[in-house]
Amino acid sequence: MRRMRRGWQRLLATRTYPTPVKTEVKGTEIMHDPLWNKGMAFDWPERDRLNLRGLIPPRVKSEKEQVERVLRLVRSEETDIRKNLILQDLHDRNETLFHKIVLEHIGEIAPLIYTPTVGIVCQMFGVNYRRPRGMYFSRHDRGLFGTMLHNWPSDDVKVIVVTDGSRILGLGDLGAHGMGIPVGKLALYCAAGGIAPHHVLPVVLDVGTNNPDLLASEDYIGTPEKRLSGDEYYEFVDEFMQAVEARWPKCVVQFEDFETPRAVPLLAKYRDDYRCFNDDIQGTGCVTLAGLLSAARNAGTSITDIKVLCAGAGSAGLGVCAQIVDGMVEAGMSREDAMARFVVCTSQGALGKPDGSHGDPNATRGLSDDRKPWVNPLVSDGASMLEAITAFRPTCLLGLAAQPGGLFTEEMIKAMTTYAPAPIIMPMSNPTSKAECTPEQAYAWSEGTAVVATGSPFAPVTIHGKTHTPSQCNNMYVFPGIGLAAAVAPSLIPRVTDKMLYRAAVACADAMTAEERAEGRTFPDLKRIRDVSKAVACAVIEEGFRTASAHDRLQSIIPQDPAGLEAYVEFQMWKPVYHPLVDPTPRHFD
Ligand SMILES: NC(=O)C1=CN([C@@H]2O[C@H](COP(=O)(O)OP(=O)(O)OC[C@H]3O[C@@H](n4cnc5c(N)ncnc54)[C@H](OP(=O)(O)O)[C@@H]3O)[C@@H](O)[C@H]2O)C=CC1
Ligand SMILES: CC(=O)C(=O)O
Ligand SMILES: [Mg+2]
Repeated sequence: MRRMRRGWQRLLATRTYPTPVKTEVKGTEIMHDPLWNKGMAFDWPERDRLNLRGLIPPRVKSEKEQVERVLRLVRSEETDIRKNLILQDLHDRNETLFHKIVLEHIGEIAPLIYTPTVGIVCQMFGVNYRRPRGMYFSRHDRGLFGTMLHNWPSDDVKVIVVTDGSRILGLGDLGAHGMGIPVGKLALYCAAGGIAPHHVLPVVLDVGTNNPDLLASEDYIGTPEKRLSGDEYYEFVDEFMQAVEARWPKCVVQFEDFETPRAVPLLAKYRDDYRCFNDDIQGTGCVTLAGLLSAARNAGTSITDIKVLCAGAGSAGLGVCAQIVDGMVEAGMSREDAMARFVVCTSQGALGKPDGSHGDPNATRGLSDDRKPWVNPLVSDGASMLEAITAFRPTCLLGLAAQPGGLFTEEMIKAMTTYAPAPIIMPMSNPTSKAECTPEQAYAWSEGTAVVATGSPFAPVTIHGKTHTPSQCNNMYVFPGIGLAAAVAPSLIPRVTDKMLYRAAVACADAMTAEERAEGRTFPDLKRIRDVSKAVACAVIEEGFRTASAHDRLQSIIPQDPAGLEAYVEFQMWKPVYHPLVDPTPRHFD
């Protein structure tokens, strides 16, 4: 007996399996909980001790076999929406396997769970509705938001992505069907940002919809009433923000796909009082600045050499321009000189000097306050994009206009090639149908000289025997890292500041490898998105340290040296792997 016990102790001392994660749930309850479920990968000790024997088919599958099976199934479907439904079902059954597949096959899977497929997912949300995910708040719940948040099972939500469904990608008002967007963004948070699934919450503020098709549809899942407006709308959002802060004081709230007239005032209202950011304004600004920093670095020039024509003066367009200006100011330029390097176009043409060539010279457009600073006297007000290109000679075209049919024409891009050796062409509107041009067009019209980055993913293009790989300029490269920073270092990041966004952009650009630069890319390979998220998070936390009070700095357990900080963030990142749920050694050894 004595010898046996010593043997057992020796075994324990040398055991190579990780410490089991303790679970209170067993039997059908654990099988049906997507946070714990392993499907057929529960091993025999787990099947025995968690009362699963007989409830699962006898074959035990490895994680690898499970991944391969799901991929076979996804690949056997013809349409992207069907592929998405298979992945959604998996997400609802087994979070670990779902995120493992997203992470390991991100190039293939991201377009199916995020842009562009998420656009059609939202458009068909009512028809395909199966199972709830996330929370909905409607006008009929007013006064109850705080109580409702206690219906959510996790006591530790660290990231919320919230939409009111009013501007879903470039597809307009999709009301409560916009839920597909927070769900897709948060899937990337988990897989690419390393936030554990039980720390995230997708939310729709169902303030109604003004989309007549949805109001008339039997399949619409939201309140079939017109959108709230005025004070009623803002009081609704106030109640939500206050309720979140009371329930999860350390949570970061990401505003997503609010239409511009709401997005801008909401950000202005909350950014100094809550841990929040607007992804379309700030995340997109940050990622585009990263792209331009990379493009300038690849060309051996400076960001201050770039001249931008931006198609679109919505929340994305102006958010991006403002962030690039910040980048130019950081590089030593005056704000005034930096702003003079931009021409912004709307559906009524360029914001320029009213010289009469496009109407009455005395009739200035009734510009909103956020547009007035962007009027550029070097172009005439209302000038077409081609006219603006001829007059202003931009070296970079940004597309954030959400129009169908391709706004960037052959004439425009050819005109740029007459003076720009490597014009930067960024058709960033989503989904693919709204892209301002395709990479194929940009490369063909520029004789292969363009540097191209798109909002939605596109395949490589071969022109004159040379293959060009367009980068994806999408806020997915930065929002997971910004949220990760707030989640792991909330006391250092009480607010998301402009300087943090600038630091995040630089970190994203710095994350490029020499090989990626040599290929002419402006963004890292998507396969490395977790490294990029980690680098972005570290940069944001470093900035948090810089601005934190001496007390908060001293109180923080987070290492301040770069290597220590990186190791800390890496350690905090959730990994989509199955943990053993029971000790696999025999229980009765005496
Ligand atoms: N790649 C990425 O990471 C991201 C991409 N986006 C994409 O950006 C797009 C725009 O979003 P958002 O700013 O919120 O949308 P808005 O609808 O608020 O803004 C669109 C802007 O485009 C302008 N516009 C319309 N037609 C033209 C035209 N023919 N020429 C020039 N400008 C035109 C509009 O002008 P007017 O004011 O006169 O109506 C408006 O200023 C969406 O497709 C979205 O998917 C957004 C966030 C991130
Ligand atoms: C990518 C994104 O956030 C958008 O298109 O709205
Ligand atoms: Mg968005």
